[in-house]
Amino acid sequence: MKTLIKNVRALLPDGTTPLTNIMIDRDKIAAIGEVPDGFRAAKVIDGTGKFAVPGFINAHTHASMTLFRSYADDMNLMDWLNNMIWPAEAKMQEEDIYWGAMLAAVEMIEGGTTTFADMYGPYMEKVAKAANDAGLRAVLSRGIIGVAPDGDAKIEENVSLYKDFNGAADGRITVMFGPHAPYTCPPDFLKKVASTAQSLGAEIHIHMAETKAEVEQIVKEYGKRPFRYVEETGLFDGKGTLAAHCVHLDDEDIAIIKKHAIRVAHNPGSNMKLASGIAPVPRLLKEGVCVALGTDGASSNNNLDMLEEINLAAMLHKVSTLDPLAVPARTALKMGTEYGAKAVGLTGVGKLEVGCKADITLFDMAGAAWYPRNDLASQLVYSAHADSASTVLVDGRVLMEDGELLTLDKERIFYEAQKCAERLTK
Ligand SMILES: N[C@@H](CCSC[C@H]1O[C@@H](n2cnc3c(=O)[nH]cnc32)[C@H](O)[C@@H]1O)C(=O)O
Ligand SMILES: [Zn+2]
Repeated sequence: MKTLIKNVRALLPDGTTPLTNIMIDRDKIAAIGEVPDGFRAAKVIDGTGKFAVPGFINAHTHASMTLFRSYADDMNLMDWLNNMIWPAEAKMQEEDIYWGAMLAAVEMIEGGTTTFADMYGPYMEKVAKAANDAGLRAVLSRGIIGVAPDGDAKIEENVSLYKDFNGAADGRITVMFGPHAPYTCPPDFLKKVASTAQSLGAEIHIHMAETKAEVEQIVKEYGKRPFRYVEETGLFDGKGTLAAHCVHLDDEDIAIIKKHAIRVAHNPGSNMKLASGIAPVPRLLKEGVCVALGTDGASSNNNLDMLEEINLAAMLHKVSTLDPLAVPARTALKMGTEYGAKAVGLTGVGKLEVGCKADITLFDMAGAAWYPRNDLASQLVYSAHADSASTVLVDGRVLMEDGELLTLDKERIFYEAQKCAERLTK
């Protein structure tokens, strides 16, 4: 099917925002510019007054944790995990994982997100079902707590997830392996995850160097910092690694990140809310590291609003370095789109460019925040909000048009998610 988005301002990879037309053929962007004579669109979207950007890519989340939104706020990470979250998660059934992920899908599409990288479990097949039902693109991993008694079984769950879902939903779903973190995965366990993932050619999604306490615990236990500890298990020797957080880094850690071309998912909202710290993003970008953006779970943010995360990335590093030129608007947008695609292991995604997937978000420029029309990329980052998102396409399919969700029954999802949350958190 051919779709034409006509007369739209579009954020192109070179940072320009011309008034143009976007021609879509099935799942890909076929042309940008003048409408070719022979192009007959089955669907025409009027882009007048709209700003088209690549769909946002949430490079690190735990989608079904929407059920725990504001269930446990204002706590430190280990207290939060040990005393509130893990006990509640232990009760989760298939319907919880599914409806939590569906609630995440509503929030992500309404905020202009088209891809999410998820680390969770059990029942990751239900997150795959939710992504498929919603029409989203998803990079899934089974979060594996190695110190738990059933750690080996969770590796097998990740193997099944990979074999059953890598490439599923017309290629919209891919699968990584998700060893949770250095402090929950002992050396031999990480070696087992490494060899299993490498035998399948699968990539890794792991929390790394999130808090000072983590670094201190690993140094105390193994006599080395988290990145060196994990490197020595061989986990970084496979196809590639997506490392979430990377807050507390020294020069040696950054050298390891560069040596293994590890991609970083920066979660400013979560890092601020859990008081984890401020990742050295300007330094990492300067050193050529791929730095993307993630919301983390909706229980440590507490929303899945990628435009907010892009704004936080652009603001936090200016004040933390006292440099008003740190992480400019267009860089923050690339972190939430183009760099996000690379971070989660996807090619041909994350840019408004011919041949790329037609994963596109249109922002409605009707509100005051969009006037006067000055620099639209800057206005998106520094003044607009997610509720300006009006139309979202993934793989060329319209998932939301003029604010109306076309693949999801919002009211049913709210009802079911509320029911699940009440049972889990009573
Ligand atoms: N509890 C389940 C799922 C583990 S996967 C991912 C885990 O990461 C946890 N998590 C969420 N956000 C963070 C974070 O910022 N740092 C560390 N862990 C987190 C989340 O609560 C979940 O327990 C099981 O054991 O099978
Ligand atoms: Zn996380």
